[in-house]
Amino acid sequence: MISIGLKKIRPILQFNLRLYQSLSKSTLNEAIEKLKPLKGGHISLVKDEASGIATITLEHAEKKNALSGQMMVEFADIVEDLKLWESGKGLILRGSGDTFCSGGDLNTVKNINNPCDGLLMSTLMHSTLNQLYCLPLVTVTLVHGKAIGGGSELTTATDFRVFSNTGETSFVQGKMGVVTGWGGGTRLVHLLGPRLALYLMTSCKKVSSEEALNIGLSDSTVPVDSRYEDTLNWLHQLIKHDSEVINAMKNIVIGARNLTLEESFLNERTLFSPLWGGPANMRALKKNVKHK
Ligand SMILES: CC[C@@H](C(=O)O)C(=O)SCCNC(=O)CCNC(=O)[C@H](O)C(C)(C)COP(=O)(O)OP(=O)(O)OC[C@H]1O[C@@H](n2cnc3c(N)ncnc32)[C@H](O)[C@@H]1OP(=O)(O)O
Repeated sequence: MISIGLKKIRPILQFNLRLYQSLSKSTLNEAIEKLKPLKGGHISLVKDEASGIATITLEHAEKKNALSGQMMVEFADIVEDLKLWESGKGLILRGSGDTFCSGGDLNTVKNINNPCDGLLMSTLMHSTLNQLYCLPLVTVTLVHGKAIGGGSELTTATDFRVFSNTGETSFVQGKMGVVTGWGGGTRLVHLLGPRLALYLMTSCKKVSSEEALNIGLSDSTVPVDSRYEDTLNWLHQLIKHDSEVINAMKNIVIGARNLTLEESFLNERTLFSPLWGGPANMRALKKNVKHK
């Protein structure tokens, strides 16, 4: 039953809980202990309060933004931070230098190269990227240069992808004798359908910015030189509404992705109700907006 304090209701938590019930806190802590000492690079988060847009930047350019163990732990902390950002509307995920991300740092990989440690790393990255996937923000990856292996998986954890004209993605896991370890296979199927997802995983094909646009993997192509500004402008078009409205829209999408039909409709009603007669709604009614 829906209770009175509708603004307080966070329907998302209900299914987040179900989604992560298998990821026990102790397993995540064990993964963090294992991965934290595996140093190299870092990940930065900048939150622009004025626009409501946050930017996550992978900062390991000398290793083509390969994700070290330490960076995986930082990523988890950053997503926790963003979950609490009440005035946030949008997020850009990008890499520094000339590559988006060359996947797992092979130096880290060498240190955890057994099935048990692989499961720990995979559990932490699944948790982080699934929570990123479920943030109530409009999220976009800027794919500039190559996205390889785990890097290609990262690109599937946002709602949209903008490629620079030199952007390229390839699911090379097969060539490495593994499969997607960061949940990217499942998200790719949701994104492109089973046939195309299987084709990209088995062929390990390099997908250029042009091909990515053609197959619906990319939402826009931007010139290299103005890639960040153009991605910001692209995102700005989608986040003109109040943060409450944006967050509710995204939560409807997340609900429809994860819940049964009935649960999703309940989620949608619950999100709608506090907005009806709310500040943004009253402002719009006062303005007598015409949708010409
Ligand atoms: C667990 C996740 C798992 C998955 O799910 O698949 C993975 O992601 S496994 C990792 C898969 N990635 C790779 O195997 C990348 C291998 N590297 C390359 O193919 C190339 O380096 C490149 C990324 C195409 C870049 O080529 P290029 O532009 O010619 O630069 P260099 O080769 O000279 O690279 C510069 C520098 O960076 C180091 N590097 C690149 N990628 C990684 C990486 N993933 N881990 C660690 N280090 C990486 C490379 O070795 C060079 O180092 P130095 O020789 O010390 O300069």
